[in-house]
Amino acid sequence: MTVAAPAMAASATRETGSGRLQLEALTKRFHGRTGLVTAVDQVDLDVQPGEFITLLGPSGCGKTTTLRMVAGFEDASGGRIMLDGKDIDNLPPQRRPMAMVFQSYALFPHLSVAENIAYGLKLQRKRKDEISAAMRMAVTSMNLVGLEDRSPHELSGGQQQRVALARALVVQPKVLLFDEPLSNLDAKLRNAMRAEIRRIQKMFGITSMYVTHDQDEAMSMSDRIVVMNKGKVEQVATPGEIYARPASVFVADFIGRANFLEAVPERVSGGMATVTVLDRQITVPAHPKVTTGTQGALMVRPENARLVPVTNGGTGIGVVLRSTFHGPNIDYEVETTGGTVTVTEPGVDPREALGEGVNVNVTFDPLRAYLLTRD
Ligand SMILES: Nc1ncnc2c1ncn2[C@@H]1O[C@H](COP(=O)(O)OP(=O)(O)OP(=O)(O)O)[C@@H](O)[C@H]1O
Repeated sequence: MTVAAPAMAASATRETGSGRLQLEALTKRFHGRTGLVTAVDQVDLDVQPGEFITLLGPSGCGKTTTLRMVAGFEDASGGRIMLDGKDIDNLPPQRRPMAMVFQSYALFPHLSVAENIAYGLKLQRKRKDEISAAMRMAVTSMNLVGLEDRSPHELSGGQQQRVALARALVVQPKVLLFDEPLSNLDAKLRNAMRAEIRRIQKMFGITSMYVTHDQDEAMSMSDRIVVMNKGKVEQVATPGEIYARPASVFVADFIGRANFLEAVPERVSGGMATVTVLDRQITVPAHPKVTTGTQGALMVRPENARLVPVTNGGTGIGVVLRSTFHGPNIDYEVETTGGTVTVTEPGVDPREALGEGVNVNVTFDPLRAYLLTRD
């Protein structure tokens, strides 16, 4: 990093602790062809200053509409949006201390890189020397030195997105909003940009709300993830918590891969439940909603399960249906008494993979499984 960038960072974060964004019962209804559609349904959220929060969920779950209401591009049908304790619902987008980075970059094609970056400051009628100093800092911190006079069409997709980010940062917003900013980039560049966005966001300490449908992106970038489904929040938690302790079968299924084994808890106590699955009685961590005798779904991540071949003509609880080689690991599909189970084994030489029809037992550490109620 250059000497210039920290100076900008310091001024951007001079109001220490500012940038708390709160949504209260935020709701949006659209008049669709088939009647009223509730796109966002009573969403509550408390984003802390400097936090990086990601809205994640399947297409149509209401992520973009939520972000657009925060930005002011869309009026809410109900609820409140507060920044540092003050209602901002009635402020037009340009009066909200926020900046948005779009998937399409949204750069002005007829302006140079430098002019694009300085645009927001000109609108704010800043002094020329101030504009030029802030622009230089943004150019340096986003590694755009030497590209200032180019037109957007003379830049790569990654460079265009860095200009868009510099343009957002230069106005020193309290909140940065990202609408699927990396979807147009190839996989390698996307990875590099994830790290870059996170580095810049942390350096400037700006509260950030990021929309994506890419779970890997959400897991690798976020302090917390908001999983949405049909306009509602299903869970708000850290990536690790969401993965290991999902709040519902929907979340478990949406984030990563999961087996769900039918399980009826025989005893529930102190957050643990005793169940019989795959012919074995085990005690597993359980979601608070789980109660004795109700239908449950035991989540077992494929990478937490192992196969043990049955020798000496025994039968075991399953039979290998097929194996798929993925380089670092092999996926086995196993037909068991409890349905088809996927098991991921790392570092297996494909020549030594278990073949179709091999009798196996499936084992897993009960403490890495999680019992959920059937949705
Ligand atoms: N202007 C609009 N008029 C009518 N319905 C809309 C409008 N904008 C969004 N919707 C509907 O609201 C719901 C949520 O849309 P939204 O774009 O917020 O979802 P999303 O989670 O961002 O999905 P995607 O990942 O596909 O962009 C969808 O059912 C969508 O069809």
